[in-house]
Amino acid sequence: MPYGLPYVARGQTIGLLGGSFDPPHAGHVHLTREAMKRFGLDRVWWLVSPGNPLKARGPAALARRMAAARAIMDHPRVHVSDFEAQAGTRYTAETLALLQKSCPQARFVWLMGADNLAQFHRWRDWEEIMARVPVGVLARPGDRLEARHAKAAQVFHKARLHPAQNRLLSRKAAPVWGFANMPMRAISSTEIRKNGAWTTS
Ligand SMILES: Nc1ncnc2c1ncn2[C@@H]1O[C@H](COP(=O)(O)OP(=O)(O)OP(=O)(O)O)[C@@H](O)[C@H]1O
Ligand SMILES: O=C(O)c1ccc[n+]([C@@H]2O[C@H](COP(=O)([O-])O)[C@@H](O)[C@H]2O)c1
Repeated sequence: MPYGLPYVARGQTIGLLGGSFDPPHAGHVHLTREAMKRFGLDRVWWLVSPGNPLKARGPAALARRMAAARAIMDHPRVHVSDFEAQAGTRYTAETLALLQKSCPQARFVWLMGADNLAQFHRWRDWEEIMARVPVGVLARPGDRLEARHAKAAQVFHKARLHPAQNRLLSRKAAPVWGFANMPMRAISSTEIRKNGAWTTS
């Protein structure tokens, strides 16, 4: 497979969790396990970003974040990838376009925490992202209410799945999105960096 991607069987459902992972933490692991269960996914790929286009601060070196991600997310159905660095993409819309071209047999779902849904309408070509793949949003501590009022949630309110149908998300035609409330994990990379447990240099 190109870009070091793992073998993908026809029709396999793959959740994509893009992130800075600066550093990766138990919240990412929890979201990944919950997403597989709640959205009925065969696999999840972590896409460790070269750098979030909306964040001014550069993250720690990619190799270090990749190694930390692989160490914490040890699961046979999860693959940690530096696809964006290898492919030279930075914006999610272009990453998805290239992934779909590279793995036409896969059924991709974009995953994110509810905090990212609140900002989603600021992403480049965000409506194209909605048109390309189903989107699975998982509640993050403190973000449930804000997510409900997110512009993307309002614009696409008709495309939201009834929670009882969340497990079918990957089988639905985009635009479609699901929102899953999960038991909370109040942890973030920002907090870990503040505690001095991870430095970016
Ligand atoms: N505790 C958590 N619960 C649910 N989702 C989370 C949690 N932490 C991160 N996520 C989600 O994981 C994805 C990648 O997050 P990211 O790597 O930016 O971590 P972060 O902790 O949000 O970092 P930072 O604090 O630097 O913004 C995002 O979609 C984010 O919403
Ligand atoms: O494409 C965009 O415009 C865009 C803007 C902000 C964030 N993203 C993506 O969202 C994912 C989460 O980013 P982060 O930094 O919050 O972990 C990561 O894959 C980023 O590349 C994408």
